This record gives sequence, C-alpha cells and structure tokens, in this order.
Amino acid sequence: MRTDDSRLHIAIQKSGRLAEQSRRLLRDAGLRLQEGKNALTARIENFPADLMYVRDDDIPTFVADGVCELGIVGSNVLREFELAERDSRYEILSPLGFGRCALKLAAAATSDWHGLADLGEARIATSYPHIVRDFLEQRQIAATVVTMNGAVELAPRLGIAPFICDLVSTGATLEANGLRPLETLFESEAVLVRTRGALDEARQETMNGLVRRIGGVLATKESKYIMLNAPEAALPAISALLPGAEAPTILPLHARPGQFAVHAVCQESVFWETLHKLKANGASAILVLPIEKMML
Ligand SMILES: Nc1ncnc2c1ncn2[C@@H]1O[C@H](COP(=O)(O)OP(=O)(O)OP(=O)(O)O)[C@@H](O)[C@H]1O
Ligand SMILES: O=P(O)(O)OC[C@H]1O[C@H](OP(=O)(O)OP(=O)(O)O)[C@H](O)[C@@H]1O
Ligand SMILES: [Mg+2]
Repeated sequence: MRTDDSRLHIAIQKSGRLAEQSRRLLRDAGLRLQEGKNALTARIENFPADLMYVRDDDIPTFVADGVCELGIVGSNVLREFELAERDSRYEILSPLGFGRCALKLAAAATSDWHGLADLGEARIATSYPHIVRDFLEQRQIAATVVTMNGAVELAPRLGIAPFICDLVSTGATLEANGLRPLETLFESEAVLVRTRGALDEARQETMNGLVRRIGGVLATKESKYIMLNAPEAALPAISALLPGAEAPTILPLHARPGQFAVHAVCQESVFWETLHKLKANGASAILVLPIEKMML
C-alpha cells in the first residue's frame, strides 16, 4: 500500500457517513483531491500526502500501526478499537465538528423503563460489543451482549434481543423501527487522529503544516468578522456583547468626534439576537463578514 516513504499517508472513509465531509475538510485545507470514487489510494498533487480510502473500522489499525500517519474517523470507532485491542498507539489531535452521533441503549417504544436496573440479565444487540460490555461491567450489570454487524434495529422485532445499542443522531431510524432511546453510552464525532510512532523530521513538518491548516479551517467555520460604529460611552457594553472576540480594534471615525469604529473577529456564531442587542446598545452600521482563511 505504501508508495513513497517521504509522503504523509492519510486514512479516510471510502464511502459512508464521514466520507464526503472528510474529503471536504481536506479540500478546504487546500489539498487538491482527485474526483473518482473507485480508487483505493490517491496521490495529492499539490501536497506531499497520499490518501487511503478504507472502511472506517480499519482506520484505527492503520493509524496505530503507523501505516497511515493521520486518519479521520469517528471517536466511537476509536473507542471500540481501544477496548477490543487494548491498543492506543494513536493520539486524537482534534474533534472535527461533523459525524456527531451518540451510542444509545434503546428498546421497544411500548416497553417500560425505570432505569438500568431493568436490564437484569437481558440480551443487548450491538455492533459495539466492547463499549457496551465496558459500560455494563463498570455498573456491575449482568446483561448479555449479542454482536451484530448491521441492521441492529431489527433485533427486537426478530426476537434476537429486547434491547439494542446503536448510533443515533436524529432518532428517525429508532422511531421507524418502533424503538425509543433509554440511555446514552458514548457521545461521538469525527476526529483527526495521528499515530503515536515517531516520524522523521520532514514528515513531522508536513503533518504540522496540515494540522495547522485544518485548525484554521475549523476556526473559520464559526468565525465572522464584525464591523460596527458606536459612540464612546457604548464601547464597553458593545465589546462585552461580541461573541468570542478577544481584543476588538477600536478606531476613531474621521470628522465624527466621540464616534468609533469597532472591528473584531468573533470566534463563535453571531446570531441575529446578538445584532439586535448591539443595536440596542448604540451600535450602528453593523456588518458581519465571512472569513475565508485563518491561521492562528
Ligand atoms: N446517523 C449518524 N449521524 C452522524 N454520524 C453518524 C451517524 N451514524 C454514524 N455516524 C458516524 O459515522 C461513522 C461512519 O458511519 P457509517 O454508517 O458510514 O459506517 P459503516 O457502515 O461502518 O461504514 P464502512 O463501510 O466504512 O465500514 C460512524 O462510525 C459514526 O462515527
Ligand atoms: O438517528 P438517525 O439520524 O436515524 O441515524 C441513525 C442511523 O445512522 C447510522 O446508520 P447509517 O444510516 O449510517 O447506515 P448503516 O447502518 O448502513 O451504517 C446508524 O447505524 C443508525 O442506523
Ligand atoms: Mg464500518
């Protein structure tokens, strides 16, 4: 699989829930990715890295073994791997803000549920046997885990197990199968993960550069540049209202004594409510601009 030892190898999901957003993140970080969905590897022309398109379950192994120095994978898959293999030769560098979901215990919507004591020795069907067993062991619950590789939501109807533990985001799949969530075992999102193995200097530099770019992409997602005018007396209240802005730039307005321009990078979402409050506190000519690139 390895093509050139001086290049970085990045494992991402080939197809599925994380595939498109993983590719988009790398594109936003300036990597020119080839289209074409069938390749298993892709050379990036404008950056010393190769992509490996794989099943998400294989990403922890590749990264832990150092076959790929970087990977993008759900933290649920990493956690299951860590518990199954007793191996954590990887390090999570950053959550990525997509692929958010939770591993939840669920049962028939019509069933009674008063709490975990109701599990008794019941069977629980799941694709995450190690996370579920770990959860049960920590609470000294004697329930039995039944491993299924897919279609876990069918287990209660098929008589395989009255309980399931599966990933949920909107809850639509549970509902469509007549189930309801009972407990959350693990909150997950896609993460950027690196091998713990030492890299040679050049490759480490390449990794640092890419990680910095990805940090910049994530920072710009929420960030906005705000410009407004305000009278001097309103400046403290207005500065306090700017979400996630550390040190606004304040400039006197030409030929308008006592009036100032306030410019700030807001690193949190700027909602309409905030704009109403700024206005109510004396701000005028408020502009909110997107930020295209940022390197912190
Ligand atoms: N409903 C969801 N909403 C958001 N993120 C999800 C959802 N379901 C799963 N995920 C996240 O996306 C990851 C990949 O999910 P997907 O269903 O594509 O996996 P898969 O079927 O195991 O794919 P593969 O073919 O790569 O093995 C999950 O491990 C989880 O981190
Ligand atoms: O709460 P919801 O928004 O309904 O999402 C939950 C569903 O999403 C995931 O499956 P996915 O759709 O990725 O397909 P898969 O089961 O084939 O992996 C998960 O396994 C659930 O079945
Ligand atoms: Mg998988």
